[in-house]
Amino acid sequence: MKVTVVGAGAVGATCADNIARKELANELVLLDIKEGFAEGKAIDMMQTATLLGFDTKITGITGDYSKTAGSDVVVITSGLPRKPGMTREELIGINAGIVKGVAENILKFSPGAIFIVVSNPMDTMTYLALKSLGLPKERIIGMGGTLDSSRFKFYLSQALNCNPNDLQGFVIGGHGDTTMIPLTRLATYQSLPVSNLLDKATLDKVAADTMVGGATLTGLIGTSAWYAPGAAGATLVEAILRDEKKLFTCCVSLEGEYGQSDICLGVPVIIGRNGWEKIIDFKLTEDEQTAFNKSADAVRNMNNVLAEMKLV
Ligand SMILES: NC(=O)C1=CN([C@@H]2O[C@H](COP(=O)(O)OP(=O)(O)OC[C@H]3O[C@@H](n4cnc5c(N)ncnc54)[C@H](O)[C@@H]3O)[C@@H](O)[C@H]2O)C=CC1
Ligand SMILES: O=C([O-])CC(=O)C(=O)O
Repeated sequence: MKVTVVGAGAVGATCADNIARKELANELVLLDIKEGFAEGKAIDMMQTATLLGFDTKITGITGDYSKTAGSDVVVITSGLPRKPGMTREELIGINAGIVKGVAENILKFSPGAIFIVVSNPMDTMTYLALKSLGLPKERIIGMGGTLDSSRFKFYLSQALNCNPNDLQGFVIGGHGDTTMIPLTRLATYQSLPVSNLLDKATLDKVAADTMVGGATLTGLIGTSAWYAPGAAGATLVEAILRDEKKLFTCCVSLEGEYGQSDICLGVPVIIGRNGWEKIIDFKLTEDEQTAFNKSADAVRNMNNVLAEMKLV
């Protein structure tokens, strides 16, 4: 199997590191535009191979897409991260051009690839990839809800003082500070609804903390997070290459599901060797559906900017 990660920065390198450690691919290409940067990161990672005992061959490349040829999965992390005080949406002006160019270059050499889009604003970048590439919708996956759901379980575990691995919880909707929807009603602690264990005020705080999880880390670190984002990207690569048929929230093209069309938004999907294989209907309450529709409106406004930029 061959995987390419575009963008050898914080998220891309962490994603590649996780892919190599888990030996998800025998060939892993890390590509960046900055001269020598991906080469350096790849050599550094290869120098951990005998320490960690993995067999993946990692190659760093500056800009030469021919070296990515025949990739089964491509993870796009190229683009600017936000700084404290910014929203993800403010990145659209620079990142949209980068993501479109990268995606089109990748397609030339890997027509069969499954694309995982990470760059922000992710929901709109996923829509851009869908529209620019003209590939079957199942092969375009935006990574956001997988990370947000992991953060949701982290905050729940803090409130419950429990092991996060004993928790189930999903965040759907957009991957934005105000657009994501932690589904507190459906979260469970080993099948027991967490609402049996936490009062409403605590659950509301968990949801609010989850929604600004990325902004909180950006404020603390000075740039946005990478360990959990990189791990989330690698987790999706694993689910695809190992045909796991696992359930994650991912940003995918909706054609009537969850009441929305002509948009890419976070919903629960089964991930396997064909990309996203099925959308699972969580049967939202009226309030949850209202929040989902509001989230869709906000993402659609951002998607409209792509037309203004003449990118779709
Ligand atoms: N969807 C999600 O859940 C998450 C998304 N992100 C987003 O991921 C992106 C990357 O974040 P970081 O890795 O922290 O940033 P970074 O600045 O550390 O790395 C970005 C890399 O992209 C490279 N790059 C820029 N233009 C390129 C091009 N045309 N071709 C190839 N490489 C190019 C840069 O040289 C840089 O090395 C940001 O847009 C960030 O907002 C970050 C975390 C989570
Ligand atoms: O917060 C950001 O800008 C990066 C991101 O998407 C996240 O960590 O969730």
